[in-house]
Amino acid sequence: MPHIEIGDLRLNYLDEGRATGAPVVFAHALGSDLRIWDNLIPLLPQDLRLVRYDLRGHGRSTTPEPPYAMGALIRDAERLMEALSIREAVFVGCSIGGMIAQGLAVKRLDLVRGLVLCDTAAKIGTPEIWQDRIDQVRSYGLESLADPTMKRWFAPAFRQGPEGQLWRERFIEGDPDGYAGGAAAIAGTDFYTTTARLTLPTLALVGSEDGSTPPDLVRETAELIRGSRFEIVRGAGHVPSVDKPAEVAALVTEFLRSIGHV
Ligand SMILES: O=C(O)CC1=CCC(=O)O1
Repeated sequence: MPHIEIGDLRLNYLDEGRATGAPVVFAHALGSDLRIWDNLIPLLPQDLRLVRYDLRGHGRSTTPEPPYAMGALIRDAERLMEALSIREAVFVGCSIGGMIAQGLAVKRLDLVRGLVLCDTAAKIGTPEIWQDRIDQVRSYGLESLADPTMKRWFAPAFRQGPEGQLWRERFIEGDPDGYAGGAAAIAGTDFYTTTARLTLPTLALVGSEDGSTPPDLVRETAELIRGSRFEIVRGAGHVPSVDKPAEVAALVTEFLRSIGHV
């Protein structure tokens, strides 16, 4: 797998579609990896350049010692895009990936010309909730978080089916330090003030069954960004690119067309 190196950190990525196409960069949710985009990528226009990566502590990227700061995760995205000569991308982020998207757009508008914010918010949960999860993963491992997490991620029918079960296994196979590090980054993030300054083209979408960042929370963040569009994906949970990829592909493609990115 291709990767870039930032000091001791190795970030794994995939660079697909047309190399000269307009770039779209994808950042995944906590406790997952770049495979959350597997179902979606083939349904998007293939004349785009489609770049996805594993966050630090996730997938095949390496795991620095936790905790992580949101600023470090944003810097990772910057370094990846610079290394791959990507500018003026549409940045698609799910959950913590959507927080990275918001922070990157505030910091580096030269890198980002549009946002797709999936199941994310300017602030997710409370520091206490995240500290409880960090304590739990440290004491009992990721398996102890798997069932409640899958309930937040997927509606019952999908969760009990083969793909839901596969994502439960993948979650457990993740790196507990990476999870704890990412959880600490979310705990320390409140982007209400900075996200409210954004004016770039933005599509915010959320699964109707999302148990982590429910529709009202995502709508509230969308309303901070002047001119943004908000959509609910019926039947989807916290990771709609996994359980409702066709619906997400249609929304994202229409958004990309509306801003002349494709
Ligand atoms: O609640 C969860 O486990 C899901 C989640 C919250 C932030 C994120 O990236 O994933």
